[in-house]
Amino acid sequence: MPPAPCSARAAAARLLDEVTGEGRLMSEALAKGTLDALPPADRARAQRLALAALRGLERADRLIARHTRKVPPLPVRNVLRLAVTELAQGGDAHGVVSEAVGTVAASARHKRLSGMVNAVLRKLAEEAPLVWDDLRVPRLPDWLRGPLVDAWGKGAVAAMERAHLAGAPLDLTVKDDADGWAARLGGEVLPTGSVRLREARQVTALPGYDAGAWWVQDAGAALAVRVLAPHPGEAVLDMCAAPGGKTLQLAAGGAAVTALDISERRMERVAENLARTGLNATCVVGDALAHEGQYDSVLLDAPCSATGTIRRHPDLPHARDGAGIGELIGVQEAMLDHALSLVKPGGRLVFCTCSLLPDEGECQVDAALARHTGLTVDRAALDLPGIEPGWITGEDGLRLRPDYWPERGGMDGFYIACLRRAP
Ligand SMILES: C[S@@+](CC[C@H](N)C(=O)[O-])C[C@H]1O[C@@H](n2cnc3c(N)ncnc32)[C@H](O)[C@@H]1O
Repeated sequence: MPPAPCSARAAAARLLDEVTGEGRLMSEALAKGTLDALPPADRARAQRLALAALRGLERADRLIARHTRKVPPLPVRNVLRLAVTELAQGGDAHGVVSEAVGTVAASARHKRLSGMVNAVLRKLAEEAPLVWDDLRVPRLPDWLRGPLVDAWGKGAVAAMERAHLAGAPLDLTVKDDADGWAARLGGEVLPTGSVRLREARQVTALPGYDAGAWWVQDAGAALAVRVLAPHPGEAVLDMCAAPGGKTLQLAAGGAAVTALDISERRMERVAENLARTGLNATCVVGDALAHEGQYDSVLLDAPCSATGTIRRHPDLPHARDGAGIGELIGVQEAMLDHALSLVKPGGRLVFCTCSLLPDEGECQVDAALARHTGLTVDRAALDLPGIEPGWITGEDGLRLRPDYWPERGGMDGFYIACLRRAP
């Protein structure tokens, strides 16, 4: 598609092209400047439209296939996918259809298909809102569905797919007074202590944001630091720290935190978050594998497939194909071994990943226990409010999944284990 006209809808189509055609995550497309020409409100709308289309992609494709003889070229298909999703979700039919037709007509390469787009969308303007909710819940692509079915079974994966379609509420970690902030913000306190807001809100406009009273952090992600349970004054290394949600929790718990990350750009976010919340940490840009020192405890939130975050990042299954996960598993193993060398005797290492794949969680801990004599898993670290017995795994780690807490709005998929070095 050509760059003009640069409306939110045309920009959303470009985002979809990058995700589905070029294998780029939405965060990567945004960092590259795909939406930079738009005013902030249109930028936010383009992202909302693209995320909704990615969540329901399989449904949109089913409806489009009912009215087309051949699969349209990807840029045209993406315009159709966005338009069908909007129509299904109550968008103004005239505006949606005419802008989709205009976007295709403006493309020298595809303008001959604008009549087809018009005809298809006119039919779907009536049909899509009536049938959308009855269409099958979109399935994960095979590269991810296969391993997840092997690990958790078909029923659990279907429940995860329902959670992915539903999206995620907004979870906050508060410095203190969770009940007070939940009441002020119209949210609820979850059994694990996070504050959950069910309705989507503009985060920066909420009370307490400017004062740094809380930060956005999924309830599942917030459990890693609760498991580490830092003591005031204890020296903690946050080994892969950016953008810093867990650094803030550690600092708020009174730990003397060293926040380390290899990405200078992402470490700027840690510094901004510390400044907003008035919390302190020593920030270091560097490679975790080359870092030296001795700490009372280390938090290793290792780079991973991020397959636990699909509720919030529905682009991930469409942008990725599973290539690279083997390499990530090797990096996690090397980081885990190096992290152990930075823990004082008797100290603890909390290993976690936002992955649904046991190879990036349970198996890593099993393998570390086999490699390191005297290393144990601290099961007692999981005796925390809100943790359900069924979440605890055979090796005494904590497995969190998006289909848990369905009545509350789910949680990110995560794996967390507290390892203890021999004294
Ligand atoms: C899962 S994210 C961390 C999220 C963070 N702990 C939080 O709660 O906000 C993984 C991080 O690992 C960092 N990373 C990847 N390879 C690294 C390395 N060799 N050394 C240090 N950090 C690395 C990435 O830049 C990324 O910020």
